[in-house]
Amino acid sequence: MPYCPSVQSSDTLCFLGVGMKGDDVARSEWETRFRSLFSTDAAIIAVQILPGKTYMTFDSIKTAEKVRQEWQGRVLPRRLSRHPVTVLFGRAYEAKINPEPENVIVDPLADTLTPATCLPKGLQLFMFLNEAEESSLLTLLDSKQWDKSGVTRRTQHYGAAAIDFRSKSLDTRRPTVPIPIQCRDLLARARRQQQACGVAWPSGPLADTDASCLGRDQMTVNEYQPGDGIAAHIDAHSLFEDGLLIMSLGSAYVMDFREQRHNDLQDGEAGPRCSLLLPRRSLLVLQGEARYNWTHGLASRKTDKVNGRLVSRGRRVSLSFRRLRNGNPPLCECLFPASCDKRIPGNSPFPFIFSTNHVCRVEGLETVRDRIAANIAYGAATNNDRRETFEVFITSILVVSHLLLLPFQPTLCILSLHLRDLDIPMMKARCFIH
Ligand SMILES: O=C(O)CCC(=O)C(=O)O
Ligand SMILES: [Fe+2]
Repeated sequence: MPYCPSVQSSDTLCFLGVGMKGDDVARSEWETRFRSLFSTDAAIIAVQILPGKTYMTFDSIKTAEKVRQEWQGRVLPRRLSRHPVTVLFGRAYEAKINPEPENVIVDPLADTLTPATCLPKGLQLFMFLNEAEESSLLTLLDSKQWDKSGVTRRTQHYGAAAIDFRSKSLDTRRPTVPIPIQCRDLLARARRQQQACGVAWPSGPLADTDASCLGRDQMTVNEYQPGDGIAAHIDAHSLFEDGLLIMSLGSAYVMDFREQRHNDLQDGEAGPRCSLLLPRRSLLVLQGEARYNWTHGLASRKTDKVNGRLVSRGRRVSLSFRRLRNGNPPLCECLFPASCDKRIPGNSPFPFIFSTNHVCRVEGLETVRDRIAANIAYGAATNNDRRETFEVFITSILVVSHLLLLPFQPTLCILSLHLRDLDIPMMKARCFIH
């Protein structure tokens, strides 16, 4: 299964930071006080009070959702907690990450240049087009208008939007042109072919025929003359979903990959490199780790060294396919926050917490209070305590995800962020309101 988070609520909500925390009241009294918080029509089926957390089960998901909406961002009354406790809602859901993750499948005809085991997980390369298809695609593309405005190489843009390679953002001024049907059909064939072999196919570009998804598909054509290249980059997480497909026409070029290692939450350290020859008529599929956490690029040169031989480059035309992210603002769900432009400090509040198997997403960052909490959790804390607060935040969410996801997965939970537990003075918290 490709990465495909599914979200579904349950009727159980968990309040973290409010439980029998040394309060000197009887359990029954505490339960009465806690129940009295909720409107009378919220039918509470069960209350389970544990040290530091309370689980509330309601008669239906609808009621749980109502309580969730009512309590989003509010501070619990003092009779329940002596310390200020902000209720933050999180949705814990299972991120169905390809379990292996996807094997590297490199066509036996291709030169990997590096042992296949060094290639990023989530990379597939296979020979795809026949000569007639390659030449008819080249004829088709050469009959269209090439654009020379953005970068040294010539480009064409189709589908949902054009990319401005200089600013690495969408070029919304450019009129959109539909993706040629031939290209669509070919990719649909690739997908059928791979799926028939049991190979994971990204959930992104051209993965389904749903009109609302197809409307977000995007194709870029790049032309490289010998000497041209493209700088190492990761296609912006904020713009595109998982799944980047690159079809190569005309000439083989070596593509270089580099893993982004993050041994600190802020500082990326360059990781291992590897290279792969992309033969003409091949299709490269990057998903998961390969798409989100490895850069890809083509060195600007006229020859490539392939197994000790110097091979001259010719004219190469590549077709890259992506799908624009949905949502306003679009939020990325990858497991590589340090490579993710939706999460780099200062760029946006930190909206996701991740663990190995689950992704928990804190919802409703629109309100000031939510933003404070999210910022405290990550972006706005000072460098020294950022890691610490982040870890505290993660720990609280992991507790929830582990406790709740096992019996009722996926589920909805409420996270209350205990400012005092995080050891961040309220004064400091207030600084982040703006
Ligand atoms: O031309 C290629 O093979 C790479 C293109 C690419 O990286 C992109 O369009 O994002
Ligand atoms: Fe790219």
